[in-house]
Amino acid sequence: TSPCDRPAPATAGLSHDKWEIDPHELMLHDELGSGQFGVVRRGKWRGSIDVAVKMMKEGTMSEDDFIEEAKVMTKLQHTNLVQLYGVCSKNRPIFIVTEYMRHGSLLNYLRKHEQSLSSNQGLLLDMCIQICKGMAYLERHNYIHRDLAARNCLVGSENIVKVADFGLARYVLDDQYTSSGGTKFPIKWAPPEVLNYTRFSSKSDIWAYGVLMWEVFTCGKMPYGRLKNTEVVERVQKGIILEKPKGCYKEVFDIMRKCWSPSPEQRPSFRNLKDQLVNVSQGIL
Ligand SMILES: CN1CCN(C(=O)c2ccc(Nc3nc(-c4cccc(NC(=O)c5ccc(C(C)(C)C)cc5)c4)cn4ccnc34)cc2)CC1
Repeated sequence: TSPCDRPAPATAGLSHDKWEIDPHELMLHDELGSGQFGVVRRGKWRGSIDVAVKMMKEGTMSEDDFIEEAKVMTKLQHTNLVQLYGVCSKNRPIFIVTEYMRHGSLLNYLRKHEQSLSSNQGLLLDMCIQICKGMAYLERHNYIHRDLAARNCLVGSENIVKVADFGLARYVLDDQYTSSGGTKFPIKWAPPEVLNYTRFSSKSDIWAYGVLMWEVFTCGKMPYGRLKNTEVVERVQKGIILEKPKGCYKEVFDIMRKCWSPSPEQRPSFRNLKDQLVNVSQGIL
C-alpha cells in the first residue's frame, strides 16, 4: 500500500511533548486556596475540562527536576489518584495542571461534615479503602508519596476520595519542610526510621496511612493534639501510639495498629491492607 493510504501515526501533529500544556488553552477562575507553593486556582482546559492549577511561587521548588518527573507522573493513572494532566513550563511561574476535585481537601471535608460522618462508620471505612486502592497502585509502581495525610487527599462528587501531590515533596526547596528537624516537617505522620534516618519507603507511607485512618475516624482531629513535635518524637520512639478514636470499631483500630509496627518489615503492604479493610467492611457493616 502507498504511504498516503496508511492512517497517520497517533503522535502526528503533537509536535510538543504530551505533558506540556499550552497556557493559551487554559482559562483561570477563582482561587481555591494557597499551599506550600503558592496560589491554586480553579480553571478550564480546552474550554470544557475542569482543572486545578497550582501556580508555583518562584524559588519554592526545584523546577527543572520536577518538570523531568512530571513526565513520569502523568503516566500514573488510577481512579483514586488526582490525575496530573500536565505542566506549563515554558514561562514562569510554572503551572501544574490536575483534574479538579470540587469538595477540596479531605481534612476540611471531615471537619465540615463531622456531624453526619461520625455516625457513618461505613462511609469513613469506604473513604479509607479508596485511599488504600490509590496507594496500592503507587506501591505497585514503586512510587513513594512521602507526605500522605488527610490534608493531601481530595474529595470529589459522590464521596469519591483521591490521593493528591504524590512524590511532590521531593521538589520542595524549603528545608523547614524537607528536614526532619524543620518546623514544617510532617513529624506526626512519620515513622521511627524517617525520624531517625529520613528513610522513606512504601512502608513509611503505610505508617502515614495509619495516621490518616486515625484522622478519618476522628473526623479530622489533629493527631497527638497540641503536643510539640519533640514530645511526639519521644512518644513514637518509645512505641506509644495514638489512642483508639471514639466509636471506632476494634477491628478497624487493630488495622491502624499494624501500620504503626516499629519495624517497617512488620507493617502490611497496601495490597494486603486493602484486602483486610474490605473484609472488615463486609464483616461489620
Ligand atoms: C463547599 N466547599 C467550599 C470551599 N471549598 C473550596 O473552596 C475548594 C474547592 C475545591 C478545591 N479543590 C482543589 N484544591 C487544591 C488545593 C487548594 C489549595 C492548596 C492545595 N495544596 C497545595 O497547593 C499543596 C499541597 C501539598 C504540597 C506538598 C508538596 C507539601 C505535599 C504542596 C502544595 C491544593 C488542589 N486541587 C486539585 C484538584 N482539586 C483541588 C479546593 C477548595 C470546598 C468546597
